[in-house]
Parts: sequence; C-alpha cells; structure tokens
Amino acid sequence: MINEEIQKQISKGKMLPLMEEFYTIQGEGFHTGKAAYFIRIGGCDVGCHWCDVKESWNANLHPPTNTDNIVNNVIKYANTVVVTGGEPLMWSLDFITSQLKKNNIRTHIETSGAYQLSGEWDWICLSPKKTKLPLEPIYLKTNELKVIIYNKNDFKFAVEQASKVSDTCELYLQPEWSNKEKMTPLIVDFVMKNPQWKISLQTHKYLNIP
Ligand SMILES: C[S@@+](CC[C@H](N)C(=O)[O-])C[C@H]1O[C@@H](n2cnc3c(N)ncnc32)[C@H](O)[C@@H]1O
Ligand SMILES: Nc1nc2[nH]cc(C(=O)O)c2c(=O)[nH]1
Ligand code: SF4
Ligand SMILES: [Mg+2]
Repeated sequence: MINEEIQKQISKGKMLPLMEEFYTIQGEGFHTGKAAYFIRIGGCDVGCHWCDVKESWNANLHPPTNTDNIVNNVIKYANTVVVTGGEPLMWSLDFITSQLKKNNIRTHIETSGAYQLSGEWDWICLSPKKTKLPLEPIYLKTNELKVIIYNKNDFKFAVEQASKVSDTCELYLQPEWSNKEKMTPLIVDFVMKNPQWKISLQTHKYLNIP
C-alpha cells in the first residue's frame, strides 16, 4: 500500500511510478531515428491484448519516483524526452513537463489519449485504441496519429480516427509486431493507394535496442 504522503505527491505529479528510463533512438513514427531519453511510467488499463509492454500495466509494481530526479537524469543525457508507459496520461504530467521546459528539453508523449491531457508538449503521438477511445480534446492537439494494424478491420478504424485530427497531423499505420508478416503487405498496399498515410515500423526491435 502506498502511504498517504506519497499518494499526495503522485497526485501533484511530484512523484511518478517509474518503470524504466533509457537513452535510445526513437524507433517509431515521425521522429524515427532521432536520439531521445525515454521515461516509461507504469499503469495502464486500456488492455490491448497484443501490448508489447504488459509488465507496465500494474502501477503498484513500479516505485513512486521523485520527478525532480527523473528530470535530472534526462538533462544529463538528451535534449529530447519521450514520455511513454503504460498510459502516461493516467498521471498528472504538468509538473514534469514544466521542469523539462525550464531546462529547454523538447517534450514528446506517446499516448492512447484515453485519459485527460496534461503537460506541455512539443509533440503528441496519439495511438488510439478501440477498447478505450481517446477523449475528444486531444485530437486537434495531436501532431502524429499512429494506428496499430493487427487485422483488416483496423484500416477502417484508422480512417475514422484520421477524420478527427487536424489537417496538419502526420498519419501513420504501424503493423502489430506479432502479426507483421501478415499485415505489412496490406499496409504497403493501403499506403500506396492512400498516400496521405505513411508506414511506421518498430525499427528499435530490428536494431535490438530498447
Ligand atoms: C506501449 S505503448 C505506451 C503508450 C500508450 N499506452 C499508447 O498505447 O500509445 C507505445 C506505443 O507502442 C505501440 N505498441 C504497443 N504494442 C505494440 C505491438 N505489439 N506492435 C506494434 N505497436 C505496439 C502502441 O500502440 C503505442 O503507439
Ligand atoms: N526505441 C524505442 N522507440 C519507441 N517509440 C515508442 C516506444 C514506446 O514504447 O512508447 C518506443 C520504445 O519502447 N523504444
Ligand atoms: S494503451 Fe498502450 S500501454 Fe496500454 S495496453 Fe495498449 S499499447 Fe499497452
Ligand atoms: Mg515500445
């Protein structure tokens, strides 16, 4: 059980249940290939059956960590941070991003959008899920829509979701990793017919880096 004081710090975003932090190369989407410091915050109840980081789901398994310490680590390594999870928007991210911005760090987030948007972001990557749809206000703030393609029905979902984002939003289809042999050829075909979309591969998995 987390004690009351820690709970209070978490609710203010002064502590966050940190699963892991690592300096790597952004493997997916628009910023693929760029160095960035990743912060993975525990906790998610969206329940994607193919999620590649199910160990993140139970927030209680990840120690409440002082946000200031996380920020100090970021500054040592990088000028760009990617906040991911788990579902990072389950937590208040206003404090961490205000500290990051004070240090001129570029702030990126990977989110399903299923919880209220907090934080100040230079780049929002929205990866919507059918099981818990994004809340409306995030769509027009999204810089990059990244829909995971696990089966054929996901193309229709992708088109529906794209109708909600701004005209300048980058559109990506990313094959679900375990079904990529089957779905990648269909994505290639779709993108050639619908060139406003691009394909995103999980390049870090090919590179064997985190
Ligand atoms: C692990 S999630 C964490 C952030 C947030 N919960 C979300 O889903 O956007 C990070 C990214 O990985 C994607 N992802 C997770 N499992 C995947 C898989 N098996 N194949 C391809 N992409 C996957 C998600 O859709 C998301 O874009
Ligand atoms: N290298 C690398 N790039 C990523 N882009 C999004 C990731 C995520 O899990 O949110 C991820 C990740 O886990 N590793
Ligand atoms: S929303 Fe993200 S972290 Fe949560 S289960 Fe789906 S892919 Fe995994
Ligand atoms: Mg990942």
